[in-house]
Amino acid sequence: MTTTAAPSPADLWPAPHVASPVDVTVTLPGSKSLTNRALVLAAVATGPSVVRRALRSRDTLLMAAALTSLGSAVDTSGEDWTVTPGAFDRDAGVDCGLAGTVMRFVPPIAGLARGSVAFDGDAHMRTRPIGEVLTALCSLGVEVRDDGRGTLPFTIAGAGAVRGGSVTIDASSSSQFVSALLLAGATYDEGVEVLHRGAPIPSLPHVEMTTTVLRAHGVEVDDSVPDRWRVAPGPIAPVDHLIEPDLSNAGPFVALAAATGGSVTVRDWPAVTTQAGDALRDILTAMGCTVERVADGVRFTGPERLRGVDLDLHDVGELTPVVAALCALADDPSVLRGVAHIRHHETDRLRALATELAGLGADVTERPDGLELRPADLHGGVFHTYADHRMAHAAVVVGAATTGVLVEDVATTAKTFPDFAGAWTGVTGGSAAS
Ligand SMILES: O=C(O)C1=C[C@@H](OP(=O)(O)O)[C@@H](O)[C@H](O)C1
Ligand SMILES: C=C(OP(=O)(O)O)C(=O)O
Repeated sequence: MTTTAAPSPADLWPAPHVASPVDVTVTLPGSKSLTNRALVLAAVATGPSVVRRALRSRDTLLMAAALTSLGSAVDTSGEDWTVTPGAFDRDAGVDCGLAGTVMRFVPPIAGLARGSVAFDGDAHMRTRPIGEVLTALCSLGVEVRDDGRGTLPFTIAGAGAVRGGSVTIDASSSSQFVSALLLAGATYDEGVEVLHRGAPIPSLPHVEMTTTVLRAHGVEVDDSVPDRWRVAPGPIAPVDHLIEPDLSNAGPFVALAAATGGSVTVRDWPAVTTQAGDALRDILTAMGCTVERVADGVRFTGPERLRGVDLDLHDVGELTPVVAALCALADDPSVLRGVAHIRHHETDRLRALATELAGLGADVTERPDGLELRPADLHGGVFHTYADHRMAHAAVVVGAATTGVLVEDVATTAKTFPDFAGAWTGVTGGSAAS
């Protein structure tokens, strides 16, 4: 986690305080995770693909730029993006920003390039782990030039083809290590077999998302044995993708219903999905909300009394910031566990949440793998976001229930949500904190 210099007043956004229950319907932008998987596979497919309702945000534009730099043509001018595969026949540079999906998913396909592909990113990105993927790529026949620390910057010296084969990795710090190798696997001469050895893999729904998107492209995947995946070599068919709304980014909106005792309907919530955010239906139900499918989506209605919860969020760690914010508002104690890995996300989220929620008066204890929260009277103050979009989401949820919350650098939400502050002002009725 980077230290916090005093933010300038211009960087402090007054989170709207919501005095009465909301009753709104929201349309959310597309899923980051689905958009970036669709883009990667489209770039190595046998013909042009369309990614409809693609998310236009920092992470997805960085992915589009990375694939363009390798040699594909990605047209991001409209709501529906088209990807035309091209020869990866040049040297390239990839800016990963703070996008885990770019830093982990692009190197395995960069091995196919006839040229050197240099990777770097934001200052904090140089601390997020990638070593397991780089070591795996070496053993699959890819030349990697790095300083051995297992972080950015590094260079993939592509040889035009990758042998592939079987590799054992420890993916206990990020599911993206597995997804990265599987996404590229069909393009390798021998395909790929990935075995995981180590503590349980977090965020497993995201690996299921990867296998689902691969199968949609006609790729043969064997995931019949836990902790072992096989991707057969073969052509990747072009696909016309329709991207689902981002259900993890539904978090702050459905939390608004819980925090105000109001109703929020999320339009087009898919009936079947691999998105981790789908777990919000169960989590908010456990906190006392009523969650029901309605004609245009799923409606969340907040309770009179918000219940505390004891939850293992190992599979859905990215929901922790918003859930922690709600727990800080709940009427009983809560324990959130199983999420040590989110210390490797956009910031050390457990440290950051404990620090910033405590700064607003929350009674919170940081545990090695989670947080404990007990009821307390919250008050206003500055909530630092550490360049983490989901810290800003936590901040606005507390700010809806508490006057005077100032969100530092709310623009950091652009990582996965265009104009989040505008959307939040819209659903909260636009009353600024006093
Ligand atoms: O593959 C993906 O799209 C993601 C996987 C998860 O990463 P971790 O396994 O590192 O938690 C998740 O938290 C992240 O937001 C997106
Ligand atoms: C962990 C996250 O992102 P990334 O894809 O950068 O890992 C996230 O969005 O919560």
